Amino acid sequence: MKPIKVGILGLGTVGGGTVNVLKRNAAEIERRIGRELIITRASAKDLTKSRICNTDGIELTSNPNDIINDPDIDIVLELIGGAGPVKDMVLAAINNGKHVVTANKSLIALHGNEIFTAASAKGVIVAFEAAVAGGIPIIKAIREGLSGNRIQWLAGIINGTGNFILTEMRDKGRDFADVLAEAQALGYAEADPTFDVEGIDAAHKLTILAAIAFGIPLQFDKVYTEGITGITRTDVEYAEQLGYRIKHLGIARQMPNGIELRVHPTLIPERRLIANVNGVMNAVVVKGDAVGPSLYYGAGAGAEPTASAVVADVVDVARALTSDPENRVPHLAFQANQLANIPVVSSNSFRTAYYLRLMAEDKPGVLADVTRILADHDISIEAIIQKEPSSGDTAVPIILLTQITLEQEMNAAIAEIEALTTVTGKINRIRMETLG
Ligand SMILES: NC(=O)C1=CN([C@@H]2O[C@H](COP(=O)(O)OP(=O)(O)OC[C@H]3O[C@@H](n4cnc5c(N)ncnc54)[C@H](O)[C@@H]3O)[C@@H](O)[C@H]2O)C=CC1
Ligand SMILES: N[C@@H](CC=O)C(=O)O
Ligand code: NA
Repeated sequence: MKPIKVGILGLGTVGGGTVNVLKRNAAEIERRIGRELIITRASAKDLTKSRICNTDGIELTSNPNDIINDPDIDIVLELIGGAGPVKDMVLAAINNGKHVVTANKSLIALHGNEIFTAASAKGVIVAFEAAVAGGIPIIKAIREGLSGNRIQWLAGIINGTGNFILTEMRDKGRDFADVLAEAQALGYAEADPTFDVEGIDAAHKLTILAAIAFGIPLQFDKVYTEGITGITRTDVEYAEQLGYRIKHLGIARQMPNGIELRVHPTLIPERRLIANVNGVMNAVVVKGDAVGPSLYYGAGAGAEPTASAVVADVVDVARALTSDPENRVPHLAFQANQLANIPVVSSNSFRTAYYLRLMAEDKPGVLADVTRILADHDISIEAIIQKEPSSGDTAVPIILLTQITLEQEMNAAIAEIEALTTVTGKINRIRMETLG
């Protein structure tokens, strides 16, 4: 049988890692597929750059069209990134009848509905396992392994860079900027690292997870998104003293009035497994009605862990090359004509417990004002801690943990508390989840 021919667009961290894994494990992969699989061509922006992979035997080009239009190539790997020019490259490859494997979550989250429609019309596969939680086979787990369930909710640490930053801040007291620079050097961060630290990358991934979990279209613009830039070492320490860890989570949950899609820092009880997922590791908890909670853990970023997912997709596509397109696993887990128009609820109707940290004058009556405002909004307090003032400071930090409350009420209460003349600055508010 003729070998399967692969062309790669982009030879950076993931592209380089993929070349290394495909070459190193070529014999094992052939045993799995039943045919030889070779990388014939790869395109790179700068052909002179030094790389993490050996490109011997691969024809290099700086023009992606040389790959997209090569009639001999069966599978195109899009490992450039971004949702700009690559969208046209992917659509052109599909139009030329090529199967596509991509690690690009922004492309799938923003343009996946259009890309999958085009792919189905052409009878080709677009595979994207590497786009969510790096090396963890979470797409396959939800789409195939849990297909007997109604998924109730999922929650995950789905950005490796952010988790690396929070872990290093907690464990070593390191500065945010310093750890981010290291994450960039290690190849974990996005080309624009604000995508990592502002939660955009996690929102892209949550968009994809929610679509395959609930059978809804991809709708990135509906995700409530907060990053980790507002988290201070003080919050990390106070959370720790109270028995919690701060993790940046993506949460998708079926509620009676619709689906919640939210990405934000979260206090999680330290006894939960997911609270102990550190560094670049990711983890996703998926709660199905039949299976109950299940946990998926592994490296969320980095050259070879991500390549592991890219290569698994290549193997899947290679095995399906001769299959009937009508009977393949649907791109978004549910048949394309069965996607449901379930509303995504507004953040005002989220219901969570809260950690609040505020700075208030150290005099009688201040705490009473704060607790009265909370009570006026039906917010019950679980715990209050008043810290010692730093030397020379007239304001003291007050930490409050609340019971589960409606976000709309919390927003109103925070605005009233911040307006008190005895309270200085902004309240730092972090949502809490038990994930039980
Ligand atoms: N780095 C990681 O750990 C992970 C990355 N991803 C995704 O994988 C994709 C690639 O990311 P990285 O490898 O980290 O980025 P990278 O920046 O290391 O690699 C991208 C490469 O594409 C090249 N490139 C840019 N325009 C090109 C063009 N027109 N033709 C050919 N090559 C071009 C760049 O020069 C660069 O070498 C992105 O979508 C990213 O979100 C997904 C999971 C993990
Ligand atoms: N920048 C991303 C890379 C993997 O998706 C991350 O840090 O998780
Ligand atoms: Na994955």
